[in-house]
Amino acid sequence: MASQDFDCIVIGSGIQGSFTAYHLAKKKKKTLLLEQFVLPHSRGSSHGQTRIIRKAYEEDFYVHMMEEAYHLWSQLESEAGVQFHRHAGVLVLGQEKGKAFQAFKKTAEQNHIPNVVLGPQEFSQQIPNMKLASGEGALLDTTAGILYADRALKAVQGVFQSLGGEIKDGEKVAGITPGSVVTVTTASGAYRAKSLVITAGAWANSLLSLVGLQLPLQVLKINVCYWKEKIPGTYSLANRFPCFIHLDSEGAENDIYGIPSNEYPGLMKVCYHSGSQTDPDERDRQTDRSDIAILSNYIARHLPGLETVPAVVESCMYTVTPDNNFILDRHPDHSNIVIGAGFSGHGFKFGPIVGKVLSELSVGQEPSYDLSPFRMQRFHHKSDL
Ligand SMILES: Cc1cc2nc3c(=O)[nH]c(=O)nc-3n(C[C@H](O)[C@H](O)[C@H](O)COP(=O)(O)OP(=O)(O)OC[C@H]3O[C@@H](n4cnc5c(N)ncnc54)[C@H](O)[C@@H]3O)c2cc1C
Ligand SMILES: O=C(O)[C@@H]1CCCC=N1
Repeated sequence: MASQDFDCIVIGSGIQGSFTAYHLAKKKKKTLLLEQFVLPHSRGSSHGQTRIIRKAYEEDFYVHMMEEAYHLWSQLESEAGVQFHRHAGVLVLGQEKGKAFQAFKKTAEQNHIPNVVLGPQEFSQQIPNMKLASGEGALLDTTAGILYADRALKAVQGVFQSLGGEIKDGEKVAGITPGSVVTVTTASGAYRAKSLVITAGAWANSLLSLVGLQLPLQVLKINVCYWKEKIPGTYSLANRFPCFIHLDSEGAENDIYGIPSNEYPGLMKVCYHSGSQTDPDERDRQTDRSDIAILSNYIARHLPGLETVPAVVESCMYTVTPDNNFILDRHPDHSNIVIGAGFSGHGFKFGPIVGKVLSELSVGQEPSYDLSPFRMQRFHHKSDL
């Protein structure tokens, strides 16, 4: 077996690992990005047509990260010479007096996020094909839009390679030996590096078991549903229909979100922000479709211009932490092993920032953001770990 030396090895070429590798290559570090599947693939969490990008969040720390994320996404578009970002706006909908809606509104105001609050009358005038329930309000984050996920992932990997980075796909990592030089083994070889970043998505705990760590992560299969417009164009991006996130008063896991029809003409993406537990290697054995019944019901009440049976159902996975915040940290016993995990169904938009801070941790630089919300230590107090 050949043994090859790198400054850094990144395991997992989803959006987080690919952006980490990109930032490391920008720091002139000799970087290897390892991926178990042949690229491109649709077995993880970063594939598919679209993701929402937005500044509207309940927490200030995410808003601060998104300020820079927009610049870095646009920089990548220039570097790759590819457009993968479209402006659309996102409507945050929910019980006007509810905790979650109020938190979004307060954070938007405090952080001067360009937004418009729509009362019931304004809403029905401006968004005629969507119905709100009584007592519900709407906040339009006018900064928001759509990222074309597959295109964006290909772009960041391409720029990484053009900076001298190496991708080895179809190589599943089977062994990790920690130390001042870390050795990573696959069926094809052994690779050595001064530092290691693990960004393995739904497989995080399988990889972490190789270095004596387990995190409180739940892997969920998500049914990605597209619904046919009764009159083509009613909910289209071309007709300026925005994205939406409909907050549920019971908690974020019951939220429903939508993306205007665009990538598949005449079909609008409307999904449930949760799913059923799965083993990532057995994803397609998970056949629970109870979320689709909830979505059909939702569509009948709120989006009357859509048919109530999905036209297309694709699959994806969330890897969820108990508080829905990410894990961005070092291994407690091996400071040259860095972990990015638990992106909880909302991590794509943060890819450029996650990659930036993981690359900083892996080269021993002070991270650009306060990482206290993302430390794994937070779970010790709640004896979740
Ligand atoms: C349906 C859906 C909708 C979403 N919508 C949004 C949205 O609108 N906005 C948003 O910001 N986010 C959204 N997200 C979340 C976002 O897509 C994820 O947070 C993000 O893609 C996670 O990226 P990742 O790199 O952590 O994981 P992944 O993309 O899964 O990458 C991990 C990689 O590691 C590889 N790997 C694992 N084990 C090994 C091994 N042993 N050896 C080598 N390689 C290995 C895997 O094959 C995989 O390629 C959505 C997610 C889903 C599923
Ligand atoms: O992260 C996002 O913006 C989307 C929308 C809400 C549910 C999950 N992802």
